[in-house]
Amino acid sequence: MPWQSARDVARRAGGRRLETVHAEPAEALGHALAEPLVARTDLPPFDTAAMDGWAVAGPGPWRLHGRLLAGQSPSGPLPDGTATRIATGAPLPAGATAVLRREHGSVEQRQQGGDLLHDRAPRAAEPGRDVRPRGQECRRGEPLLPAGATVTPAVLGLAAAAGCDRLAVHRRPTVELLLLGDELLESGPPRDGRVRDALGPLLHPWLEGCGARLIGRRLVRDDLALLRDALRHSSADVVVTTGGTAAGPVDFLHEALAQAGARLLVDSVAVRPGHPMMLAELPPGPAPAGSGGASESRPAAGLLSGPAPEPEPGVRHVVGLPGNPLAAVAGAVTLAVPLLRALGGHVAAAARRAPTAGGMPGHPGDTRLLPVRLSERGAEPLAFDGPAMLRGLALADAFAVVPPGGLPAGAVVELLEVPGR
Ligand SMILES: Nc1nc2c(c(=O)[nH]1)N[C@H]1C(S)=C(S)[C@@H](COP(=O)(O)OP(=O)(O)OC[C@H]3O[C@@H](n4cnc5c(N)ncnc54)[C@H](O)[C@@H]3O)O[C@H]1N2
Ligand code: MOO
Repeated sequence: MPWQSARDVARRAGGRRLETVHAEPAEALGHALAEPLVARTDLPPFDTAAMDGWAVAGPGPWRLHGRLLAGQSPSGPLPDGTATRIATGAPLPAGATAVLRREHGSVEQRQQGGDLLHDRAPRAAEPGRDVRPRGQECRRGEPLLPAGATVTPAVLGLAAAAGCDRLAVHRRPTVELLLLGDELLESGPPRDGRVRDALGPLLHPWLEGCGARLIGRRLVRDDLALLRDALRHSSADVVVTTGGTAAGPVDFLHEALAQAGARLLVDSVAVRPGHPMMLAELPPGPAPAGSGGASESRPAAGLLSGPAPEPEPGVRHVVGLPGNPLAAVAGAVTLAVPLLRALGGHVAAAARRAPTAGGMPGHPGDTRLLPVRLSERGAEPLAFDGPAMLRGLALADAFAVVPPGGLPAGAVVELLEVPGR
């Protein structure tokens, strides 16, 4: 299957989107909005002093009295020809026409009639100067962000400013990570023909950063029945496996999927590295133990919002990533990331592109995913980009998507995210 088609299949496989939950803001981080974020207030909620100084009414000079701090309410209107000390963020009293900055005013102390404030600003005061008018940023009821937007720290700040205490978001897809291979070690240097598992440490935080919730991560021995049962009994929305995709004597993934009743959606992709990658649909699995049938991986009545949708059939997916580490990352960026983002309700990010700083070698028939560094000259391929290597990737800003046949210097190349960037 061509590389672009494989990505589209993965995105469409996640098209059913997971149900809506109403989450506390801190819990909503990394989820996608299930409904537009709507302002619960005008912003600013009142005419606000934008500078420290004096709120003034009408043209100066002004008779001075009182002061207003942020968080206080004005005690009454400001009569024409008067001014009051005011702090940045304080609500402007009715009748105030502008704010005069502290550094632009001078106070004349008088024996009688109270102190007098003079305007020493370089330019004449116009009404509204240094005032943030009510509703400048938004009006109450106005949509601020569309459904599908990812909840970032900036979104949490905006939601708080706009008075929202709970956010309607899609549930995060749950993921179980199965790392296949008797040769894998979890600590210490490689020894006795065995190697360290590089993919658990890489995929776990990366997939969580893509909006997934990891509910399990373990090494699985090269044993067909063990793998088949792990697939059958997983309660995750998406099982991500590594290794066992090819045709070696203990590469059991195809057979285990067949025995678990899976339907293959993608079986090998015309891309280097990573071509043995796979995507499959699994029949509904068991509800997780102790959940009484309702869990975060199945729609739970208490968590649904609005009219209850049809019960989800509980379709699960398996993403089979090749064992070679860079091939696995290429598989994840092609299949796992689009699937997880779609299931979590995130809108697809706009394509990123850059000029090529030099020629980019291609494969004669397949797309190539090359780890690149981005400089002011454009995208530059990094050394150590072999399928079993992570050294180039660790320095990379992006993957360049090099079409069959390669690209000359100065061409425009599509970029994909690499883990953590
Ligand atoms: N006869 C063929 N052999 C191979 C083909 C092919 O088309 N015909 N394709 C090659 C390509 S391309 C790749 S990629 C690999 C994919 O192999 P598997 O998905 O079956 O993976 P394994 O055989 O289990 O392992 C391959 C390699 O990766 C190492 N590995 C596995 N898991 C990890 C891990 N978690 N961390 C670090 N390294 C890992 C493993 O030790 C092997 O060295 O197949 C080629 N062969
Ligand atoms: O998927 Mo393999 O990486 O092309 O070695």
